[in-house]
Amino acid sequence: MTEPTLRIRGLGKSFGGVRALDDVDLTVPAGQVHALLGHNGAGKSTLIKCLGGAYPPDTGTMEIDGTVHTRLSPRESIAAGVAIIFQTLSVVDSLTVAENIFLGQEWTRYGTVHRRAQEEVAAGLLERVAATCSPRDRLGELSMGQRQLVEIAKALSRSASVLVLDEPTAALSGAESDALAARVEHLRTQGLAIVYVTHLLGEVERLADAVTVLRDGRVSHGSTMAGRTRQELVEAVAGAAIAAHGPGRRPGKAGARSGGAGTTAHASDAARPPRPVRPRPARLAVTGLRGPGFGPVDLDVAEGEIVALYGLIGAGRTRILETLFGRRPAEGGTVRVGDRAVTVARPADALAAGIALVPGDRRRQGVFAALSAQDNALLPSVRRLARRGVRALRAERRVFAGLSGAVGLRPADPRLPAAAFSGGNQQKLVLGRWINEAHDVDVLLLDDPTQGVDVGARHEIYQVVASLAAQRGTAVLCASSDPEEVVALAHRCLIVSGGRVTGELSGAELTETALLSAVHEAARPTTPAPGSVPVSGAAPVSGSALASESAPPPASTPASTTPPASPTTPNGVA
Ligand SMILES: Nc1ncnc2c1ncn2[C@@H]1O[C@H](COP(=O)(O)OP(=O)(O)OP(=O)(O)O)[C@@H](O)[C@H]1O
Repeated sequence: MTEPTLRIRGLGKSFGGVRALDDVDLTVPAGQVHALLGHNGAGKSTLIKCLGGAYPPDTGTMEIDGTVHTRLSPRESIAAGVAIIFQTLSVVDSLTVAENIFLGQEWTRYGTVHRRAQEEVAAGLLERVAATCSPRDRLGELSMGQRQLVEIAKALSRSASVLVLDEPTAALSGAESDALAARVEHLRTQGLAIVYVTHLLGEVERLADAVTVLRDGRVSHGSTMAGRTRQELVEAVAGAAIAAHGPGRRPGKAGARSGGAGTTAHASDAARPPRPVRPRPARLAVTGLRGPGFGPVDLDVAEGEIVALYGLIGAGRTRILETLFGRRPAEGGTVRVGDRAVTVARPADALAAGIALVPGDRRRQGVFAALSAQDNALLPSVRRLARRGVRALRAERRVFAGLSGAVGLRPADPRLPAAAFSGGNQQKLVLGRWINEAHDVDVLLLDDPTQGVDVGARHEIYQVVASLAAQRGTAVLCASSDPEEVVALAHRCLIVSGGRVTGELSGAELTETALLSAVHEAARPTTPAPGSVPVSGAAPVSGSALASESAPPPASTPASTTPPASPTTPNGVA
């Protein structure tokens, strides 16, 4: 029998008192796609960082192509044949594709870089990964999917035999995810041993030959994929409690795929919010909202209603949310919260008007690495919780305990600095912070609320959002690129394409299949989406007026200088 390309044995790694990896074994033969799963903080990143030379393991060995290593430097890892494609790509935007591929291993002739030879070889490598870009394109001008393929081409140029992909579809559109899946299948046939880290079980079902699940640093499950059901995978990752009322129970789910983005195991119908009886008064009414690259957009969200904005990456979902929150300038439109017309020129105006946003890029936009988990989560409420100017630590601890339970933070240790949490748990810290704040807001805007979050915690988060809507009447507008999430969470879904709302699905029509065909149809300009109701001609929300052509003040304009908003004047939504 041939030796496996990668054999990890007894790998252990601790950070202070945290046992991130404990006696982990992982074997990947050539030509296998091996999915590495686990809840947030399970140890996946630590494992691949040991393999990539970022961390020295405390115990165990890593055998690559027959050579046994107890630790590796980053250089030794590359030389041994390991290529890791992290979510944050290591390519340089200002360089060309060929320059990126040969960065650090330039071909020289007479002391200068031999560009033409590099470009010729790069062209061959790009063809191998089916990238459509040219060796002379600048990286900064390429889509995320093409940049990722360049990084894989770079790995191939270094004769990698082990390819590690860390949540590779997290920032890709559906079509790009499909293309990547095809590339992974192709690279498998070329004999690479591929470790595929993901939270998306649909991707595992589609691509993986074998699966290893980590739980709290230990291997909890390892097997070939043959005959594995969705239910078994969910149980292995999240535990039987979630799985019992989770994804596998939903009829007709297992085979569903999201245009390549992969389906996520999701909360069940039990987690789905009870439908508010419509009509209810609109908590949020938006008319003619326009901004750079999107609009005009009309939408309304009733009290206690959860409305999803579903579309491919780049469709304009995030721009709409960020404009409503004052992060981006609007070019026109009116916004009403309840019966008030509001003027939003900056986030402080939005918060004052009762609108909060949980941003999508939470790790970059909201984590203070050196502060404790508790300070990170309670940042906006510390003053409110204080008594006579003195921090009420017991009250803070109590609020933190509730909040960390609600988002499934691991470890739920209030004193640990945020930097010591896994990526997904850092996301949960910020999500918890804003959900905690949302008790006081009328309108909650959520941008990709569970991206990077594990199966079990997704379920918890959906329930928290559902109960905010049901119990406090919060109007929730949630951008998502995950059809399972939309079906699990939303009462109603607006399809967003090319910066406009092109359709609407609700009730029995709101299924993953309908969502997928709606976005794909919407991408074709002339054909209406089947099963979706065109809303472009929808009646304007009562009480609001169409925007005038005059532009609002820029985002930096002080609120006092913005024109007063009224139902008949353009709104300074910035
Ligand atoms: N540099 C560090 N210092 C202290 N603790 C750390 C460090 N890196 C990771 N940990 C801890 O090790 C454990 C495993 O984290 P790791 O990042 O490997 O998880 P993960 O499975 O990749 O999670 P995610 O899905 O959220 O990315 C967690 O408890 C984390 O808090």
